[in-house]
Amino acid sequence: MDPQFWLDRWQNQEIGFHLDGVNPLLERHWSALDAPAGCAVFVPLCGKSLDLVYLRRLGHPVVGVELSALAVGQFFAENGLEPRVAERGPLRVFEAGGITLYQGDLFALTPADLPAIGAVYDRASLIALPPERQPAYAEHLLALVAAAPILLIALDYPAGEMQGPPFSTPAAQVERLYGPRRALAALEVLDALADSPALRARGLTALNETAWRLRTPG
Ligand SMILES: C[S@@+](CC[C@H](N)C(=O)[O-])C[C@H]1O[C@@H](n2cnc3c(N)ncnc32)[C@H](O)[C@@H]1O
Repeated sequence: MDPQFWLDRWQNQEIGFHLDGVNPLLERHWSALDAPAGCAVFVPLCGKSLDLVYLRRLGHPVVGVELSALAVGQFFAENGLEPRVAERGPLRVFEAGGITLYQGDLFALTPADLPAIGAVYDRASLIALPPERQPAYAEHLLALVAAAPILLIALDYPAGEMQGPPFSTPAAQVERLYGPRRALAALEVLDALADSPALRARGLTALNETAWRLRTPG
């Protein structure tokens, strides 16, 4: 996606993807990753998700990356946090209370910017990118997080019913992207159509939301 697309979405507060609470799939399935106590958790394309706060409350230092300065500003303001701000190359870094958010492009982030990552949480991040960009995203993510397990929350819907984002990312695509490097397990598949009036209005007749565990084999 053109970065301007997302910057405009935040500017116009067209952020239907943002949840007012913690994602129930995160609450139900985080433990399936067996993330070591106190390990750093990476949250790519994090928006101003309250899931960041949930993961911090579990005792994890949390590191996110988000393109929109508005989103980052709203995250800290809405959670009553006053971040320290620093520049790091093309990225700006905000930190408060054990939550570090890089503001800028995920693809500008390097492993040297991150602590050792013990686990990853991806909700509505992979699926924010068109299928042709997803291989580069998956490759870059794996380079950033080494062997860390990933909780991936993805959507899929009948091909052609709607233009993304969100982009339909069915099991076969998750398998193509991560299968060669991770053991995949679908932990739960939800029928998400009833709870997605905006996507129904865009033409969807079916919508699944799947929580995937992606773990390094062995
Ligand atoms: C669909 S939203 C999901 C946000 C968050 N994961 C959540 O669950 O609310 C996708 C987010 O990715 C951000 N984004 C898109 N492309 C990005 C990039 N290349 N680097 C960093 N953030 C990006 C957008 O600004 C947007 O906030």
